[in-house]
Amino acid sequence: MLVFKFGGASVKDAAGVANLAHVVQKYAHEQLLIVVSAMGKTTNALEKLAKAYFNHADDVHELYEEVKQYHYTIMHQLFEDGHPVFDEVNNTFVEIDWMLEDEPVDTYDFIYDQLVSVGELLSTRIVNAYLAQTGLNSKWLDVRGYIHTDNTYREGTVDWDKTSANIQAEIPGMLSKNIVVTQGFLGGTSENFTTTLGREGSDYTASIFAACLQAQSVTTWKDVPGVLNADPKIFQDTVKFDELSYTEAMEMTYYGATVIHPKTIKPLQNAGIPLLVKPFGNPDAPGTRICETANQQFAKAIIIIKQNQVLVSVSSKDHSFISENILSKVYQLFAQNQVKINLLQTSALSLSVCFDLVEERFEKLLSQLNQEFNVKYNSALELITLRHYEPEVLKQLTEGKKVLLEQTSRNTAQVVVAIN
Ligand SMILES: Nc1ncnc2c1ncn2[C@@H]1O[C@H](COP(=O)(O)OP(=O)(O)O)[C@@H](O)[C@H]1O
Ligand SMILES: N[C@@H](CC(=O)OP(=O)(O)O)C(=O)O
Repeated sequence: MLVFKFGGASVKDAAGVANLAHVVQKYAHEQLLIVVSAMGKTTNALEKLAKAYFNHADDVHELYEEVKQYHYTIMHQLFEDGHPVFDEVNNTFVEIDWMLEDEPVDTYDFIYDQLVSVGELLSTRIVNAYLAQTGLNSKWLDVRGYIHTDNTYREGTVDWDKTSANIQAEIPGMLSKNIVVTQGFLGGTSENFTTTLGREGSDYTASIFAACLQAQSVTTWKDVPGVLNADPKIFQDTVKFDELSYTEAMEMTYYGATVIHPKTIKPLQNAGIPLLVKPFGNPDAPGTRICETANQQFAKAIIIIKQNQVLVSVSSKDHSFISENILSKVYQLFAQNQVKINLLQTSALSLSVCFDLVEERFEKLLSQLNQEFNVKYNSALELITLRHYEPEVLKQLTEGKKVLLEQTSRNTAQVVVAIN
């Protein structure tokens, strides 16, 4: 059996959904499980809605209407009036209607997951109905009953034992009769609340299903020809990798290459399942094959740019050296606030930590750090990572920029720069 993942870019409009069906038709003779993300930028729109609702903002209704209209416009282009999918989608919206009528009493992360998850519930209803309309035998599956997580809202940790038991008990039977269409990015707790697996987590969902079902491969359909040496939205003259090892792909995603979610590769490597990254606009093209023994060449350096970075410098209030105790305390505060460290450097008297800015978490972290340490910080920074690089490339990339921190090893260089 095969696992396919279609991301937001592939289903951003009615033509995208029709193209998805065209790709799936080519593989209709296979057992197929299809993981779908929210359409286009719906997750961003729902994030805004969650924030507005939580903060009692005036534009809650307006933001919600935009999400509704976007989906109804696509549906009117794909289905005749009166198609049953309209009822399914209306019912999905009713759940939000109820929630928005009440005062926000729960934590922001909990509210976020209950609202933002609707993007994938909607997209899969639409994709499933469209596949059926084109004559494919497809079945909608609520992933929350299969991918089981703890209740760390916005970053659910998967309970692999329960998840694999759930998936193995029921999914093979379904796949022998139907194409299964399900939501990426979502999970469910034992109390039946919805969790999300972290932004861009649908690739990870595909990998969870593949690992539990011992799939032949996972294909993630993207708006790029495959994995390139750099993001083509930022750099020209990029080159595509035909093959890439699991290890190199994991390194790339760890450092922030957004083409694949960082958690995706490990379960596939453990199960020996290849990951294919292919262009949804040209389904017969080979794309990139990520596997154990890859014939990989680094004709050009791999470049990864992470924007919206913060660099915090921590020193002790009594001017003592940076000790193991201080390190451990700082790590603890980062972990408690779910802030992932991208780069860390120590000197005798201070500790510099670079991480992604997530406003709600940063403010809390900063106030806790301030209670115990002297803290300075710079924001709106960029973290540039190079792999398999020549010093000349690093020089070109940092030219005219203020370098705040630099760390190099034989294979990897990382610099934090201020954007002018
Ligand atoms: N090294 C890279 N190779 C290819 N694409 C990259 C790379 N780094 C970043 N990207 C970006 O990843 C995007 C595709 O991934 P993503 O947005 O997650 O797709 P989707 O959400 O549709 O699954 C591309 O449009 C590209 O801008
Ligand atoms: N919709 C979620 C999950 C996801 O993976 O999306 P995409 O596949 O479009 O990156 C997000 O935007 O975070």
